[in-house]
Amino acid sequence: MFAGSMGAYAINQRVFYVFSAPIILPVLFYSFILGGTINTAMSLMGVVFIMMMVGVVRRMNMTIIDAYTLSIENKILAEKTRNLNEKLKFSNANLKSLSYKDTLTNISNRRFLTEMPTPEIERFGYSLQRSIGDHQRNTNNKDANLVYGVFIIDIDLFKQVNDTWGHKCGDLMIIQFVNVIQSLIRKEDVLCRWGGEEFVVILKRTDPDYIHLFAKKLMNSIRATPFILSDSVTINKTCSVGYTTFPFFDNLPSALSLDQTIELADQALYHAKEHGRNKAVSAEYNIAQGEIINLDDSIAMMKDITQALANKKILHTERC
Ligand SMILES: Nc1nc2c(ncn2[C@@H]2O[C@H](COP(=O)(O)OP(=O)(O)OP(=O)(O)O)[C@@H](O)[C@H]2O)c(=O)[nH]1
Repeated sequence: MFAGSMGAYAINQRVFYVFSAPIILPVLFYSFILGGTINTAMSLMGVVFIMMMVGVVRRMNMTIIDAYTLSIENKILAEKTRNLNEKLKFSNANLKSLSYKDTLTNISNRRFLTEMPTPEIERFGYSLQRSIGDHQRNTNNKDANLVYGVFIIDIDLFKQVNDTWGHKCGDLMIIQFVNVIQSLIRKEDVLCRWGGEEFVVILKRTDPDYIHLFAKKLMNSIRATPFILSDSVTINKTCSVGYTTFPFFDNLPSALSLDQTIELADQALYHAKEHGRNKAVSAEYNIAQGEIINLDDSIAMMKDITQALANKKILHTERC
């Protein structure tokens, strides 16, 4: 019984003593009172036995408490590690989103555009490609008649703003310029700062006719906006725009990447700048050439856009 209570109550020494003492001590005491050599020896051995058991119970108690404390500490540590991991994940996500932001305008930066939307655009191109393969274009696929509008917009003669009114005024102009563009696009569209005073807009899943209308709206809005640089300085500015569509080839939706279509829009922008600025110029595939483009041709063509332009495979058309 003594041994049983020792095992069962080692976890709590006081309970062990309360259970064991009222039974063991009277027996030893009674045996001692009875007298005689054997009884006295048994009583003394009982006392020694009790002392040994107390020592063992103490040790067991300490071991149990140590193990218990350790398991609690482990649980706390695991909880802390979990919390830290959550915080780390959150900070990493924050850091990542910051690395995709332009600090002056708070819109996305070039890095965002080159890294983020590609899978989405590729899915779109693939979906169109499949619908062509399935002969479903214009029928079942809801994307079939839509395109992505790809625009590069550059403020005309922006250097003059900096040179005349200072860099801070230039910054203010850039912020207001971004606000104008932002007021013309939807939430799901992409606006990113491509370079100093150059911006890229991607209009997602848009009617092809709207692309030209958007270029017009954009040009007119910029022309009509008074840019407030200080209490005493308000200026008007124009911009130049180069744009095209993704997919570029109607019959080969995934032939060109987003980067390649941006490159085409950039060529159109260059054309606009070269021909007097304050223009929106589109880069379009020259259907009049009438040739069916195969994938190899289009890749070769994109390797040398200048050549493609010279061969009149790509047309630059001034729209507004
Ligand atoms: N204030 C300000 N200026 C910037 C920033 N980034 C670039 N710039 C300036 O923008 C100017 C761009 O000048 P250019 O590339 O010569 O172009 P531009 O004067 O706009 O002339 P065009 O593009 O040919 O019409 C440079 O002077 C840059 O220093 C910026 O964040 N803030």
